[in-house]
Amino acid sequence: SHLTLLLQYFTGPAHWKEVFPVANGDRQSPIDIKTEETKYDPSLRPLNPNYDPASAKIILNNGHSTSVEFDDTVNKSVLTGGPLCGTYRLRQIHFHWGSNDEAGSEHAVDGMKYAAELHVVHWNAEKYSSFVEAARQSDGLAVMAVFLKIGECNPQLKKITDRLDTIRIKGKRALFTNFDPSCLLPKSLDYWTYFGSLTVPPLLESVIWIVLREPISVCSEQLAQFRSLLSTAEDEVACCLLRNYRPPQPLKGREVRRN
Ligand SMILES: NS(=O)(=O)c1ccc2oc(NC(=O)c3ccccc3)nc2c1
Ligand SMILES: [Zn+2]
Repeated sequence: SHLTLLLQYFTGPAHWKEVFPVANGDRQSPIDIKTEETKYDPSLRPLNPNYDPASAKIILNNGHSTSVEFDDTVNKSVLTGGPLCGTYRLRQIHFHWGSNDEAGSEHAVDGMKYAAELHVVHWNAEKYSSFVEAARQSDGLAVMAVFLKIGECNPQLKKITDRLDTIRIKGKRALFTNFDPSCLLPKSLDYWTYFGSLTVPPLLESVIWIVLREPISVCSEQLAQFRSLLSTAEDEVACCLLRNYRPPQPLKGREVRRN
């Protein structure tokens, strides 16, 4: 309907500031990482992801991405080390992609965008009692970002892309367990880190970003499966989820450190 199309038009990133003023804040994400300006920090420790495959629960289409949700009621799947103080509990993973293979990642490296980007979302369970509470704190969330580079089809990613036909419509969910997201991480866990925000409304400035420097591979056919997801629900005019990345935001004097 016209209203739906109108709403879809106004839901794009350019209009978010009208509803969420923090969109113009001092620590917004994503950013374009200028590698020459990053600063080596010897105090940064190795990343230590420790995930239990039994924590994986469901795979879902929330209308603006596909996510795998984990049981975050206990410290079964956690991330420690890196720039983090304490234990951050795994909540969900999800992806960002574009309408073609030339763009799709949210972060950029020296102006270059990858075809897609994986986000592994954790919250500070040592200091806060829930994701929602942590999402309002400056050190509440830690999101590990992994770039997806066009190349060989990724057999680990296949576990997810092969299930997308069962959750094509917005709101659909399916059981998805026995999955350890470490299988989607590259060999090297070297990273850049900076203080930023959620890249989707409410754009809360509560994320410690950990961007892995080495990409993993994805093939065009797998990306096409992401694009065939629908951003619309059963009773709406079908609309494909062709792209869901926010463009890079102003750095506003922030430092990007590397290990
Ligand atoms: N692209 S992003 O910055 O990683 C990003 C952006 C927006 C997000 O909203 C949520 N919400 C939950 O997971 C959630 C968990 C529990 C209850 C309600 C929401 N995760 C996000 C990650
Ligand atoms: Zn994301």
